[in-house]
Amino acid sequence: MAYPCAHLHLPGDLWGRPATHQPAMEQPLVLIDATLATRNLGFQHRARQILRDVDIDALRGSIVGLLGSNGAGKTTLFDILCGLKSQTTGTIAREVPAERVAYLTQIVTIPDALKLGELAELVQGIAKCSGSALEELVGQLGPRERDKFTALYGRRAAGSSYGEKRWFVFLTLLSTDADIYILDEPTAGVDPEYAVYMWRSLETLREKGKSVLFSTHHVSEIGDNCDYFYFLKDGITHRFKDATEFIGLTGAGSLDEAFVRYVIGNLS
Ligand SMILES: Nc1ncnc2c1ncn2[C@@H]1O[C@H](COP(=O)(O)OP(=O)(O)OP(=O)(O)O)[C@@H](O)[C@H]1O
Repeated sequence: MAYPCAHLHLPGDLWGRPATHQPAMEQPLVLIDATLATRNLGFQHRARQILRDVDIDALRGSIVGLLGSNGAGKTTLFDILCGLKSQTTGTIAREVPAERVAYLTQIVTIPDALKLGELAELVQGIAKCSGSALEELVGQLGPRERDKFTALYGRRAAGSSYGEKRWFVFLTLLSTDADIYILDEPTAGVDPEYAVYMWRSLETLREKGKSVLFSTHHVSEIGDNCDYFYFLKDGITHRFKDATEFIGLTGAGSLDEAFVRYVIGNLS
């Protein structure tokens, strides 16, 4: 079962084996203005080198995007950053303990019989936070969103759509008092209205000085919502300051086209 919150995960290999891989050698990595950073991070699964050289910095008060093809290793990277897998090489530095990292996994399964409000209370209990943070977060939403949230709170998971559950779990996770939020495709399967609500809530986190690291296949979100982003290709990350730089590098006419050109190595 996938849980909505990192605090609920047990460290280990999600592929069914105990986490036996340990970093070959820890190099000291000093954080400057960042809450989370990696250097030369690699991950090998059996004979497959999935991550080779991942260098990322999640600056305080920033929303950082991660692009990459299907199977590029984004989820693997997030699992490592949250301590669910261990890197085989390289270094991670985190300003806060793993308990201060909230992780919205790609798949969240909620038992049908559970009311969404009960799920929120469960997460708050595990994360040791009160419900007032969620009330505050919901209070910042517009009246239409607040009404939707209130209706969902009393509804069973079985009677809620995928997008409704995704948004509800997203808000619940945001209301836990974390410092770093790692979101694996938060808006996948969510309609544009709920996605707009999500981005608004993430902006409030940025204003509070939190770090947000998210992956997406909606490349427009990179241009619209993040402060800078990384592209993960062949196990290596490249940093881009914005969509304009990315499009310029590829000589593409749009972000979607830039993505394809970058993936297939067709640069101008
Ligand atoms: N249980 C598993 N056993 C073996 N290999 C796996 C397993 N899960 C993932 N992989 C492999 O690890 C690689 C990275 O997978 P990962 O899920 O991290 O990619 P991703 O970038 O998140 O992909 P997507 O965008 O499709 O979600 C893929 O090549 C995948 O085949």
